[in-house]
Amino acid sequence: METSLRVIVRARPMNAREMKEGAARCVEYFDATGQIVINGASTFAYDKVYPDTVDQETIYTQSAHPMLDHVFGGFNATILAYGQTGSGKTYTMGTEDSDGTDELRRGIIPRLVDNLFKRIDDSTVPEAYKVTVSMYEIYGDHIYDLLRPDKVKLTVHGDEKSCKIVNLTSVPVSDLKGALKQLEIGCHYRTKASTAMNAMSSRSHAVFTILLEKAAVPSDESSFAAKLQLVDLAGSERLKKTEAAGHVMREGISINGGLLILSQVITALVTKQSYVPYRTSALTRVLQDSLGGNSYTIFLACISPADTNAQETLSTLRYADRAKQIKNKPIINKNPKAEEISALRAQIKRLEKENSDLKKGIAPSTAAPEQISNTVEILALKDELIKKDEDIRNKCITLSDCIVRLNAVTNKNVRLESEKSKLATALTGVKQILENEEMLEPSDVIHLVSQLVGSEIETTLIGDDENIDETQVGMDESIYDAERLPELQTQLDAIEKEIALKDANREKELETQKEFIEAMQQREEERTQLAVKVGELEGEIAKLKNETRKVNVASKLAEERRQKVERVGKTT
Ligand SMILES: Nc1ncnc2c1ncn2[C@@H]1O[C@H](COP(=O)(O)OP(=O)(O)OP(=O)(O)O)[C@@H](O)[C@H]1O
Repeated sequence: METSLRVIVRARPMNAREMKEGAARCVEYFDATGQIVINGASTFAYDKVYPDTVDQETIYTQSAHPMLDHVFGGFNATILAYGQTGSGKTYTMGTEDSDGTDELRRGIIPRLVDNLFKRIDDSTVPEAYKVTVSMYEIYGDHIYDLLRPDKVKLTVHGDEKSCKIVNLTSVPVSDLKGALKQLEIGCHYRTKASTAMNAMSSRSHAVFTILLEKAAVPSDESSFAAKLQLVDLAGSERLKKTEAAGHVMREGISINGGLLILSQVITALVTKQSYVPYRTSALTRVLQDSLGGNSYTIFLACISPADTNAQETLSTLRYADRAKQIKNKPIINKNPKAEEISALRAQIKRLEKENSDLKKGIAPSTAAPEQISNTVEILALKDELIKKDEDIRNKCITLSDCIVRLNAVTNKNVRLESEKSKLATALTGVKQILENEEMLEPSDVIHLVSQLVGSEIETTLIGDDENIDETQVGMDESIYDAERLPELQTQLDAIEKEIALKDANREKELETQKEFIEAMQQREEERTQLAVKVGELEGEIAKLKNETRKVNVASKLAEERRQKVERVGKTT
């Protein structure tokens, strides 16, 4: 499983001194499980264990090469070699004072650089990449620029979260040869001394940094600036064994002191202490990102297999065992300026598309999800409105029918009332006749009464019925009954109420629609303003780019001038 911090152990073959001492092998390797047993007693497990028979190529391919995937993915990466003096750190890393062309001896750095450039050349956008290298050493807790002949002392700026080495020389390189030239210069200036344990012992911690920058190009909008740090630590040493004296002895003390602080940082990280003493030494400050920070890291522990060094090897294995528990949190290092430009470009593209869509009178196809949902909402509201209109129309028809029926009933009622009073008058007349003409025959009475009322009432009733078109209003005879008037009135009231309610709802809907249209108009205005702003920003970015270009030209000229002076100095 891929983890952000891997610990690997490499044993070098026994050297002449150890063989001369008659040393025996004190370590056993279990390649399949990544285990190593020392003195037949203590067992440690790591991500990978390389016995002393494994060559440079294998170590590079299996462990270092995958780091390029991280770097090309925009992540920081670190390979950190740790171990006792003479255990093979410099040999493995390739920070030897050589041009890195010996195929068999070639260490991790020359191989990484070689493959980095191959990968750039094989990419679809080689022109988008820029590589710069720098190299410095930490000696006696001071940082020295190794790419300058005067080995100027540098300072570190930064806080708890990140740090930067001020004025560190960074050299742009375009190929393996150019990069190895810088590595050779740096290794040449690195502080070394001869001790009883190593004829060419490194007396400082060396850091070779490759910065890979990718710019956004039309065919590939991604951009990043990833740092690959290759650290060859000075070896821990027992002063008695190195037989160091005077100046070299003081160096040894300082190296051990620096490594002790590194050990304290590791302990603080794995025991999850709230305070990690990164700032206590220059070494831990520059390694802040690599240990517990934003980087994929390989902790490479180098050991001697000889029992004469068993104590130092056990100490290294313990150190590596603790480092195993550090958790890093790598994140992609996006180039903020390039990111901003590509985001603005995308925004302009979207706005242009939206504008052209709007000109065509269609909802923009690139509309934001919110706008899409609003458009769908409008269509649904329109549908509902049409249905409600239809509903209201039908109700109006029913209402007008009811009004017609009501009018007819009212008219009939009026007539009935008038007939009723006529009948009452007629009956009064009949009563008077009967009182006055007691002797009349019944047939005469009937005749008299029919003369007074009969035919008139009949005619009136027939006339009322003829005024109503029954087929048109669709009702039977009983509807004309005056007794149904209150019922019809109630019906009418209900219908009127319903219409009033529908009207109110419709008003509300229209109001909502109005608000929505206003919001859309406002948004459109905002969009126009944004487009203007984007235009302004584009202008500013162009200005900035222009300025950056000028600065680059100036610094290039300064660099050329410096190199010229240097060359003149050398020739004189
Ligand atoms: N795997 C190996 N195969 C062959 N030779 C090796 C191997 N590892 C180391 N050596 C040799 O052992 C010697 C010491 O190695 P190196 O200088 O790399 O040790 P170191 O850990 O960097 O020591 P120091 O901390 O003192 O600088 C060198 O001569 C180197 O060539």
